[in-house]
Parts: sequence; C-alpha cells; structure tokens
Amino acid sequence: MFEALSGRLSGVFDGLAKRGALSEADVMEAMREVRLAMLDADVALPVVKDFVNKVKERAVGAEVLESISPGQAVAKIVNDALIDALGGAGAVPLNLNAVPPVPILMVGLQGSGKTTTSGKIALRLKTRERKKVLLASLDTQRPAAQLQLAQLAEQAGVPSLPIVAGQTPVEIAHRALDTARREGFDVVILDTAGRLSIDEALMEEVRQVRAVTHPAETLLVVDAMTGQDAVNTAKAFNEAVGVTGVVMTRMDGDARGGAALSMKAITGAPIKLTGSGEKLDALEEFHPERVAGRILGLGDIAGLVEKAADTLDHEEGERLAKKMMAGKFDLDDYASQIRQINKLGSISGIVGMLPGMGKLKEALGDKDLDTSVLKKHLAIISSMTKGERKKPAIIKASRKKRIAAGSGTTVQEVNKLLKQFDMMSDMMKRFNKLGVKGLMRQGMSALMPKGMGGGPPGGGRPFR
Ligand SMILES: Nc1nc2c(ncn2[C@@H]2O[C@H](COP(=O)(O)OP(=O)(O)OP(=O)(O)O)[C@@H](O)[C@H]2O)c(=O)[nH]1
Repeated sequence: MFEALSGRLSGVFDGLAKRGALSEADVMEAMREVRLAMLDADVALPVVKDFVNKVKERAVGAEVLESISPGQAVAKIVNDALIDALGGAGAVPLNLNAVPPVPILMVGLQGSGKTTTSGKIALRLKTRERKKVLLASLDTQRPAAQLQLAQLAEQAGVPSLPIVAGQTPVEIAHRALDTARREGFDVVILDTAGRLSIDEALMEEVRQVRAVTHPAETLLVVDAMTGQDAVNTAKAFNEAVGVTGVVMTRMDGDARGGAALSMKAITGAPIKLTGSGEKLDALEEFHPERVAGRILGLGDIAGLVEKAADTLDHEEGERLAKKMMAGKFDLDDYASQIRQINKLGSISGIVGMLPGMGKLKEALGDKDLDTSVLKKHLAIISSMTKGERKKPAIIKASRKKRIAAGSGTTVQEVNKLLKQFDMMSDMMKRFNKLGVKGLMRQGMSALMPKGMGGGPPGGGRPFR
C-alpha cells in the first residue's frame, strides 16, 4: 500500500534535501508536486487542499527556510501533517469498556469483508486479550452468510450462536446477548447483513439492532480498494447510524492508499484496524505515525531503536563508532559489526526499518544484501591474516585465491567484499571531512563517490 505515493514523495524530498538552502518558491514547487502525487493516489480533493495549505503555512516561515537543513525541516512538517490526516499519533484501540458481555456491532456493504473481519477480531481478542468471545450472524438476507460465520468461528476456535431459522435480526441480537450473559462471555460480535449499496432498509435494520444492544463499538468495514467509494460509504453510514471506528480491508491489494488518507478528515471516524489478507491472522492495528513513516520512506526508526536497545552490545557499538569517526575502521571491526547486525535478525527486516536504506544498497551495487552475504563476508574475513585484516590493500591475487578457497567462496566474492569495504572506508573519510553539520546540510549523497546517486529523503537522518 502507498507504494506510488511513497515513491513520489521520496523523490520530492530528495530534491529538497540536495539543495541545502531553500526559497519560498522551492517549497511552493515541492508542494505542487505533493498535491499531484496525493491526487494521483486518490486522496479526496478537500483533504489534499487542506493538507497542502497547512504544510505551506508552516513551511514558508523563516524559522524553517533558514534552519540548518530546510529540506529536512519541510519533510518533518509533511510527516506531521500526514500523521494528522491519518488520524493523529497512536493507534486508537477497540473500546471494550463496558459491562460484559460487551457488544461489538459490525456493519458495512456486501462483500466488504465484514464476516471475515468479525472472525479476525474474535481470534485477536481471544489470543491477545484472553477474552471469551461469541460470534453471532444477524444476516437474515443471505442464509449462507450465517453458515460462513459459523465456519470462520470454528477456524478461529471461538463459539458461534446456533442458527435458528426464521428469526429477525433483532431477535437474533437478543438471543446472542442472553446466551452471552448466561454463559459468561466477555464480548459478543454481531455481524449484520450487507447490501449492495446503502439503502434506508439497511440503515433502519442497523438502528434497530443498535437500539436493543447498545454496542460499545459500531465498526464499519470498508474495502480499501474501492478508494473514494469507501470514504463516501463511511460518511453515509456515520451520518445515518453513527460509527465509532473503521476497519479497512484489502490493504494488501490497494497500492494507492487514498481512502486511508481521506477517511478521518471526511468522516470523522478513526481507522482502528486494517485487514491485509484473507487469513484470520491478517488483521493489524492502524498506527498513523508508522504509516506516515512508511509513506515518506523513513522506515520505522522507533521500532528499530526499540529492537536495537534490546539486543545490541552498546560498548562494542561505541568502540566501533569511535574507530569509524577516526577513520581507523578495519576488516576486524567490519566483522564485529556484522556479528552485531546478525543479532538483530533478518537483514531485509532491518533494511525495511532504515530510512533510505534501499538507496544505499543500490549505491553499493548489492541489491540482495542479506544474511547469507554477510555470513560469507565473515568467512572471507576469518580466512585472512591479521595483517591483511588491518590493511586489505596488501592482499595480492594469489592470496585472494587462497582466501576464497579457505572460506568456501570465489575470488569474485572476495573482490566484491574488498571493493565494498573500500567504498565504506571512502565514505567514512568523506564523513570525517564533512562533519555532522556538513552532512546535515548536504545529505547522505555527499558521502557517496561521484556518480553514485543521491541519498535518502531528508538527508537520511531520522528527524523525529
Ligand atoms: N485480500 C483480502 N481479502 C479479504 C480481506 N478481508 C476479506 N477478504 C475476502 O473478501 C471476500 C469477502 O469477504 P466477506 O467477509 O465474505 O465479506 P462480507 O462483507 O461479510 O460480505 P457479505 O456477507 O456478503 O455481506 C472473502 O473472500 C474474504 O476472504 C482482506 O483484508 N484482504
């Protein structure tokens, strides 16, 4: 999701970061591009207008334009505005604050994923919150829907209300609550009937069920792939019956993301959960700040820092950082760094969390930098002599063959490692010359040898 928007916004901020100084006209031009990118991503026009105006207002002041790295400062303003548009910082949890059994009413159009989502929520509450959940289908329009929910309940390992033919939705709702009270359930999920489009009969049915069940949550399920239709549906539902939260399904199939970005502003209802697949565990909490980070190619720095704090050896990290700063980093240090990285788990996972890391990988000519490559690097380094590890330049062709044989790799792989290490050393030398301030001004691209392309958006530094 958001791939296209993310690609275009990263491009805009790359451009800003490379400039160093920024004028008001530069910001205006960038905002024109942001506006087009958002419209192409199918974000509702009033939302785009409001978004761009807010960013412009905050970004053209002297405080931003004359700051040490205006590109980053503007990117931060955009990041904050994206978080706002997506609903504000932090996930909005399901409200289960009521006397049990707590009713959750599921509403939405036919085929939006309502029944599947009911099963997903039941499984989540059961496994994560140890709640005793009862699933009940109120869909009397389509008898097969009641069977479908019963099957999903079985998959989730959660009981479902026995099907009794001929009852109205209100009667089923009463029976569900009575059963839940009698049998000590914590939560009852009531899955209502869908319709092909919004009609008064559907809304009336939902109102009646609501009146007799007083749900703690009325969750509207919408299909992200329907774009602005999902937003219009949500607006209509909210006005007619009142919605406490939105579950957006099929996020896995929607590359544009316009519905998610328009939902809060247009309907006032927060997105609480998202579905990203047909399986019952494909349900996630919606964290606006994480989604904004992904849209801007900033990765999930907060998540990475949390993980690193738990796993890394800080003294070793500091020792390596000092050697790097002093330009004395050698292959032994590189090996130690690989061991630290390995502790963090999968490399692709880490790379996904790092801002602009994709570009650095490209610049290093290693698109498939992964754990197996790093393991090979470790094997190659340990086949070298101490002298070679301190000063790789002394390694001759005949030694490369022996090192390759000793590490079970090829001469090409040894050469590639040496070339990458050279490049890293070169980047460190540039960094030492530039200093932190210089780097902030010029961005990551200043570290790369000529012709190696630009750095990540916002100069590659997390700005939160
Ligand atoms: N890819 C993907 N498919 C989903 C997701 N959520 C639901 N589906 C699929 O969408 C189809 C329709 O889902 P249902 O749960 O039956 O939809 P519904 O809203 O209950 O439909 P009615 O009962 O007819 O009102 C099913 O094939 C689901 O497996 C999702 O997040 N991603």
